[in-house]
Order: sequence, then C-alpha cells, then structure tokens
Amino acid sequence: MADMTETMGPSTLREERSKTQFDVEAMKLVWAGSAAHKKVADKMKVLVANDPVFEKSSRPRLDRKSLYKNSLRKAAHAWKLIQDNHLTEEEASSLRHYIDEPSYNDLHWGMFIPAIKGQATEEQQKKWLPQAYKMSIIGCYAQTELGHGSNVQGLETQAVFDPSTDEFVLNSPTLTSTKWWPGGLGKASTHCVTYARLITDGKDYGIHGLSSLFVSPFELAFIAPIRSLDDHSPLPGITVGDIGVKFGNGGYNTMDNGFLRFDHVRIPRDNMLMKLASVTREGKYVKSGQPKQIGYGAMVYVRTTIVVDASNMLSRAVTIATRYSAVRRQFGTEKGKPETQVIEYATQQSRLFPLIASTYAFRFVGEWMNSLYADVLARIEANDFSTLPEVHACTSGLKSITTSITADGIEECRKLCGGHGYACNSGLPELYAAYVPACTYEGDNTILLFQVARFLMKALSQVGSGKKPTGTAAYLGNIQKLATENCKITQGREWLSYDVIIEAFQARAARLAGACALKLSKAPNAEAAFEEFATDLAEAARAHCQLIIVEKFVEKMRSQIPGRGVAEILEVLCYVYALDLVRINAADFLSTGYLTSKQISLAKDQLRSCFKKIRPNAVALVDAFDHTDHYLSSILGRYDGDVYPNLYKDAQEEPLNDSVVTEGYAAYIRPVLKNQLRQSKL
Ligand SMILES: CCCCCCCCCCCCCCCCCCCCCCC/C=C/C(=O)SCCNC(=O)CCNC(=O)[C@H](O)C(C)(C)COP(=O)(O)OP(=O)(O)OC[C@H]1O[C@@H](n2cnc3c(N)ncnc32)[C@H](O)[C@@H]1OP(=O)(O)O
Ligand SMILES: Cc1cc2nc3c(=O)[nH]c(=O)nc-3n(C[C@H](O)[C@H](O)[C@H](O)COP(=O)(O)OP(=O)(O)OC[C@H]3O[C@@H](n4cnc5c(N)ncnc54)[C@H](O)[C@@H]3O)c2cc1C
Repeated sequence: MADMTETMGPSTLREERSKTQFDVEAMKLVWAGSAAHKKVADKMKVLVANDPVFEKSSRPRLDRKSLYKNSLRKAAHAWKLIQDNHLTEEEASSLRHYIDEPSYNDLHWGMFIPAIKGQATEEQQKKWLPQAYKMSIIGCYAQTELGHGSNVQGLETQAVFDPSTDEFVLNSPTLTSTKWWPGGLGKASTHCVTYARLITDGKDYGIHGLSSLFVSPFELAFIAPIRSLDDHSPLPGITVGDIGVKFGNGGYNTMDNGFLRFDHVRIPRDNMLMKLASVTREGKYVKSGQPKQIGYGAMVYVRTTIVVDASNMLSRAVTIATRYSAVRRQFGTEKGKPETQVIEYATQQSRLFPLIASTYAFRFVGEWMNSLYADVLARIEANDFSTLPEVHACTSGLKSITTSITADGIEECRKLCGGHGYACNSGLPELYAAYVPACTYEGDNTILLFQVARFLMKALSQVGSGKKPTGTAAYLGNIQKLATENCKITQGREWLSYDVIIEAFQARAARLAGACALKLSKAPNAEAAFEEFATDLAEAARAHCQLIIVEKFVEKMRSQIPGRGVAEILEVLCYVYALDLVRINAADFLSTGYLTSKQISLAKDQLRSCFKKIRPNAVALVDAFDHTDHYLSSILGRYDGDVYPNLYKDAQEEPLNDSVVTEGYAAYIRPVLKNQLRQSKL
C-alpha cells in the first residue's frame, strides 16, 4: 500500500495553513470567549481524548443495549472524575461537552434541577436540591405525553388532592396521557418533575382555563418518585420503560427516552412545587402572588443553552467539510499538476462559507444570550419581571432559528463531502442524528416562532398606543421611517457598511411584522386571523430573529477585537452572513419594496468578492474552533488531513470483513449462484 500512504492530504493542509492571513491563536480566544474559558476547555478536551472510557468511534456499530450500557459506564466514570478532581461547575459542564454523548445527566442537571430551582419554595429546595446535587437521586423532566407535546394545556395526567390523607393521587386516565419522550425516564431516573392537571376542592385548575384562574401548566409541577432507591425497580402503581430506537446509528440512542404511567400513585402534598401556587391542608388552591412567569425559568434556561450549543455543533460539521474540501480533488487536471481542490469551486464555496459565517454568528449571539439570561435572573431576584417577555421571545426565536440552520447545515456539510460524507466514519451522519431532534425538543421550531410573532404583534400594538418598544424590538418604534424609506445604495461597495446592512434587516423585519399587524387588525376574530396568517407571521418572526443575529454580530465587530488580522477576517464573515441572508431572502426584500433587483444583484456581487477573501483563510477559520480529533471523530475532518490511508484502514477493521467469506454465504449466496434455491431450506 505504499502509494496510498503517500497521499497529498497532509501536505495540502500544511500549505493551506501557510496561506492564513490572521493570527489563529488570537481567533481561538475570540471563539472561546476568554482566556479563562479556553483554559477550562483545553484541560477538559485533553482529559476526555486521553481516557479510553470515552472512546466513541465504535458507537455507530453498537447495538442499542450495548450503546446504552456503555453510556451508563461513561456517565459513572465522568461522575467519579468530577468528584475525585473536585471539578467546578464550568469544568463539569465542559467535560460533558467533550464526552459528546447524550445521557440522563443532561436532563438531571439541565432540566430537573433548574425546574426545582425555579418552581420549588425555599423549604422544598432545601429538601430536594442537596440530594440532586449529590446524585443520590436521579431526576428527569416529564412534561410531554403520548397525545400532547406542543400544546401543554392539553396535557391529561391528573393530580387529584385527597384531603383525607394529605396526598395527591397521580393518575394517567387515558392512553394518550402516558408520559412519552422524557430523556432519562426510560431506565435511569429515580424521580421526575411531572406536569399534571391539578384537581382539588372539586375543581379542575388546569390546564384548559376551565377555571377562571389562569394557571400556567409550568406551575403544576410535582416531584414523583418512580423507582426504588434500593433496587431501582418501579414503585407500586408505576409503569415505566424506554420508548425504543430513534433515528440514526448512535445519535440520540444513548439516551433512554421513556414512557410512564401512573396508576393512582400517592405522593405527599408537599411534592407539589409550590413557589407559584400551593394547595392548603384543606385543599384550597392559593396563588403565591409571584408572577406566573417565574415558573418558565427552566424552559428559558434550556433554550438559552441550546442557542449557545448550536454554534458548537455547526462548528464541528464545518470543520469536517472545510478540511475535507481542501483535501479532496476532482477534475481540472493540467498535465503534471494535481487535480483541483473541491474547495476552489464557486458552488462549494457558496454552500460552505456562509455556514462558516453562521457558526461565528451563532457564537456571538450565544454569548449575548448568556448575558441576557444572567440579566433577567438578576432582575427577577430584584422582583423586576419587565424583560421576561422579551427574553422569552428571544430564547424561543433564536432556539428555533439556530437549531434549524444548524441541523440543515450539518446535512449540507455531509453533502459537501460527497460519498465519503455518507459513511459513518465521516462523523456527519451521527452528528446529524444526535442534533436534529433539537429542532423539535424544548419546543417545536414552528411553534416557537409563533411566540415571537405574538411578541411582535403586541409590541406593534403598543407602538400604536404611543408606547416605545425597547431592547430587540426597539426598531419597531421607528416603523414609520423603516416602512417608507427604501434602500438608496447604487454601488456594490456600499453594501459593505454595517449601517446599510442593519437598516436593510430592520426595514424587512418591520415591514413584514407591520403587514401582519395590519391584516390582524382588520380581522373580526383575532385568533382565527392568527391562524389564517400563520405563515406570514412565522416569516416575520424569522426576519426579526435574523435581524437580532446580524445586530449582535455587528455589535461584536464594534467591540475591541485583538490579534493580527482577526477583526478584518471577522468583518468579512459578518458581511458573508448578512449578504447571504439577503440572497436567500431576496423575495422578502423585493416584495416589501425595500430593495430593488439591481440592489440584490449588487449584494450577490459583494458576496462573491467576500468569498475570495475567505478562501485562503478557510482552513484556519475552522482550526480556530480548536477541536480535537477525538471530539470530531471524523476521518474526513482529521487535523492532519491524512484521509485516504485512514479510510482504507477503517474499512479493514469493519467487522463484516472479519471473515473473508461472509457468514451466510453457504445458506443464502451459494444456492443463488448454483441455482439451488428450491432444494435449500429457505
Ligand atoms: C455519558 C456522558 C455523561 C456525562 C456526565 C457528566 C455529568 C455532569 C455534567 C453536568 C453538566 C450537564 C449539563 C447539562 C446541559 C443541559 C443541556 C440540556 C439538554 C437539552 C435536552 C432537551 C431535552 C428535551 C426536553 C423537552 O423537550 S421538555 C418539553 C418541552 N416542551 C415544550 O417546549 C412545549 C412547547 N410548548 C410551549 O412552550 C407552550 O405550550 C407555548 C409557549 C408554545 C404555548 O403555551 P400556551 O398555549 O400555554 O400559552 P400562550 O401562548 O397563551 O402563552 C401564555 C403566556 O405565557 C408566555 N410564555 C409562554 N412560555 C413562556 C416562557 N417560556 N417564558 C416566558 N413566558 C412564556 C406567553 O408569551 C404568553 O404571555 P402573554 O400572556 O403575556 O402573551
Ligand atoms: C429527542 C427528544 C427528546 C425529548 N425530551 C423530552 C423531555 O426530556 N421531556 C419532555 O417532557 N419532552 C421531551 N420531548 C418531547 C418534545 O418536547 C416534544 O416532542 C416537542 O415539544 C414537540 O411536541 P409534539 O411532539 O407534540 O409535536 P406536535 O405539536 O405534535 O407537532 C407535529 C407538527 O404539528 C405542527 N403543529 C402543532 N401545533 C401547531 C399549531 N398550533 N400551528 C401550526 N403547526 C402546528 C408542528 O409544527 C409539527 O410540524 C423530547 C422529544 C424528542 C424528539
């Protein structure tokens, strides 16, 4: 095989790196957010990569049981490392990130604990949190049912208060009320935070607004023990298990998404999380006086983490696709010269470079989301709930946009890698399978856009009554001007201005939202009209979210960015991000009348010239994500570019090749070849 080991991959990537026009080490710091974050990430990625327990390349070949058991082993080992090394919260979270395997821990730490923090009284927190932090109980978040997910008001599980014993009786009255999907529920959890309709004092207080009180479903949370702490068997009245294999090899199959039925299961009254509302010993329902929005904390928190995570997942895919596009060569042979690298092709660049730009854009909007979340928490502590609707709209909308683009982007990267992208050893099929449910969980992406649309319609109606919108909706206060003054640029170069870009995105978003508001205002029935114009409303919401991402990228650019050439190349990426959105959404910009077709054509010209500036820096831009080969788990994305020998080697290790003549030959191939089917035992 001597000729195969002498491939050009390594020398090609060395040459690519030599062309870089910016300081990659400085860019690594921008990507990490700070030197301190980088230090933590560096420590954890090496720890994981060097620990054989965290091996993951075999995942696509494992059957479900082995996959799951292996995942339990990793989780136990990770927990031991966390304790033995006294890891901080940031380190533990970074460790989980680099282990790169969905497990019950995600729900225990990511939803069970935040739900208790958000919805339990101080007394209740004192009871449950220490056990949860020690992991002497394992919890999950059981909201969705077989019959309802998006429509949480349609949930059917019942919690009926029995004053004679001071207990709630949890019951699953119908098949469709079976809890379905909660991660960690299937096999690992001992407890869950479960959502149920509260029935007390002869009244059903949830969830359809049958009572005059508005009771948010998030308020009606109960802690339900489901498995014995002695032998892990289901407790009396509990039927629980795993819902089965999910999409893709590996993927999300390391997670035990579960089902759960309650058959008149009794829990103490105090297991209702009572920060927002309580039930007295006599069975009276009492609101605490705290705003209902406090109960939304867990959702807002998780949607924030999902936005932050989107850039990580997309960064993996674009690293693989970029390195491989540099290594891969097709066509264009000049005698004596190598073939053309596929990254040189205009179409490859126009599909790949905007995804690199999106990765950076999502990083910066994620950074901002973290600060927005910290801000809203501090305000809530001080009893200021004024920004919560905006934070809810931002987390919902940005979760929707970033996960949709990331999932589609991973799939696009797979296609950018041609046939080899389809093999599991490219890392891309498993990445897609593990990531794509993010478009559904924590709120279906379309449903979440409607939350943004409602927020925009409310903001516009307030503008009508003289109130100034603030924060991300502030531009709507300027709607008169934005809706009437069109873009004035006549030269392509004028597109390379942050003010021009922002005004274009503001005008488009304001015009789309304004048009929806007008239609709704003319309709006799607002709710029916919301449904009739739902597609337009979703478009307006999407435009608003894209505006936020563009604005946050520009804000980043207007801050101090150190390092040779770093700000310059980020500026190019910022324009690529925005101008590619202009290209994709040309119909919006044209139909709202803000841009002419000539101006769109100028934008496309600028985009092409930006690609030329990205080209020599492409490999370095993905190197700056600083992913280890272990984390990427991709032969195509190897740092050294040594693709072909390793593809060949991997095929040799395929278990099907363990025997030269395949098992099944005698029974199923030979009879076909020898035309002996009728005599065989088929
Ligand atoms: C092997 C490895 C081992 C490693 C080991 C390492 C160990 C340790 C490591 C530790 C680190 C761990 C790190 C953890 C990381 C965490 C990662 C998390 C992972 C994520 C996994 C996700 C799993 C999935 C979970 C789920 O899916 S849970 C279920 C989610 N369900 C939904 O989202 C349902 C969607 N539907 C809705 O949200 C609502 O129904 C609706 C909002 C769409 C509509 O609701 P409704 O109809 O009731 O209401 P209205 O539209 O009328 O609105 C009422 C008013 O309320 C406001 N509102 C609504 N929602 C919110 C909100 N969230 N916040 C604020 N306000 C809200 C509306 O705006 C309305 O307001 P108004 O009345 O003023 O208009
Ligand atoms: C991998 C994974 C992990 C999960 N983990 C958990 C967990 O830990 N805990 C938990 O409680 N749940 C969990 N879920 C459930 C998840 O939260 C729900 O699946 C999600 O909220 C979507 O709800 P649904 O399944 O009811 O979708 P549906 O609402 O049935 O959606 C089906 C389709 O209908 C559309 N649709 C629905 N309503 C409307 C409308 N009003 N207008 C227009 N279109 C509409 C949707 O856009 C979608 O296209 C998980 C799901 C997955 C896939």
